[in-house]
Amino acid sequence: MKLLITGGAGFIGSAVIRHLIANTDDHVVNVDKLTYAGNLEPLAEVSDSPRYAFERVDICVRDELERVFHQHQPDAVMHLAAESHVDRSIDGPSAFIQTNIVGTYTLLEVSRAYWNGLGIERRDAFRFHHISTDEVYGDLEGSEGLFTEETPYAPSSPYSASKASSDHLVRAWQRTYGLPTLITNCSNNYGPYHFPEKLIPLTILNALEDKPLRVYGKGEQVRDWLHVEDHARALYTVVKEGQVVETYNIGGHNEKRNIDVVHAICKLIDEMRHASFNFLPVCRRLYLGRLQERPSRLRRRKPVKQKKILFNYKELTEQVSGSAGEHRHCINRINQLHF
Ligand SMILES: Cc1cn([C@H]2C[C@H](O)[C@@H](COP(=O)(O)OP(=O)(O)O[C@H]3O[C@H](CO)[C@@H](O)[C@H](O)[C@H]3O)O2)c(=O)[nH]c1=O
Repeated sequence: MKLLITGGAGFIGSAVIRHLIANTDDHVVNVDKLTYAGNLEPLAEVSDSPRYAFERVDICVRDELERVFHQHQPDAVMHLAAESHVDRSIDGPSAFIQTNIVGTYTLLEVSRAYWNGLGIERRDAFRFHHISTDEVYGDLEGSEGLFTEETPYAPSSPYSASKASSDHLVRAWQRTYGLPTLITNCSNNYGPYHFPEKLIPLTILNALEDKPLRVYGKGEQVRDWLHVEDHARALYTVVKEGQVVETYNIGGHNEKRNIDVVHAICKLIDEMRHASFNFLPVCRRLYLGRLQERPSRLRRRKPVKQKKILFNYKELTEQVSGSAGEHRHCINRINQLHF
């Protein structure tokens, strides 16, 4: 099988490609524009593989996309290219509208034309897998309740509104043109090569560089944390075995308040430093309540894979995610990258 993966130089896309090359016989075409968040370093281990190809292409540029489809003849598309950072979308929504909405539209149109031109067998087997976010569901009140695949959309930031729009476009291309699509909505990813604008890597770097730690409000917002390698495996299962038209939520069943995540990181770094140096405890630099909440703040998000038992998720989760040990793993990897 040949998979065309958009956003393959991003945090989640690169984990998917590493997983595919290491654990399957599939071929991969990585289509990535290389924005500020794109990084080919996580792909160094696969770049020499005869099953891997890279195309530096913007998904908004139709001609270039058509050329890539024509040249590589993919059997499926996994669409991960997106502007993803909520704070950036508040400061400047334009790139989010362009990449997440116009880019998805362009990719859908090129995919549709390509799919229409395939022979019957390849046409039936073709998949367009759109990778999206639980941010489209908005907020959960209180500590009970879960998002399900049936939860109504209620996006609150320019970022989540742009992702919700892209989900709607994908569903419309399925309903209107019959394009065989699947959608997944995931919770907060963490793990190796996470870009240091998100809470976990930013906190790790600030702590290691003795900078103040930035926590919005009192840090009581809750997120569900999903290890990126669990997510990569789940995505592969969906593109291979998922039912066309379906939506699958992918979560880590690993809810934590931001402040608890930050404290866990501080504790680990203090322990690591204690072994070799005599630094002041990192926690002393945690100035709570100095930063305001985001205007589009979400108090609690927790997706659940409700009705579709597709893969043995618990087993994967136990293997690689969810524990403080993983934060240590994350720190080690970031250490390797930056120090
Ligand atoms: C960057 C930053 C974040 N925060 C808070 C805001 C949030 O409550 C929480 C996590 O923020 P972020 O790491 O930016 O992630 P969040 O806004 O939840 O969104 C992430 O998770 C989403 C999936 O749920 C993805 O769709 C987004 O692309 C991804 O960025 O930490 C801070 O307190 N301080 C910070 O400096």
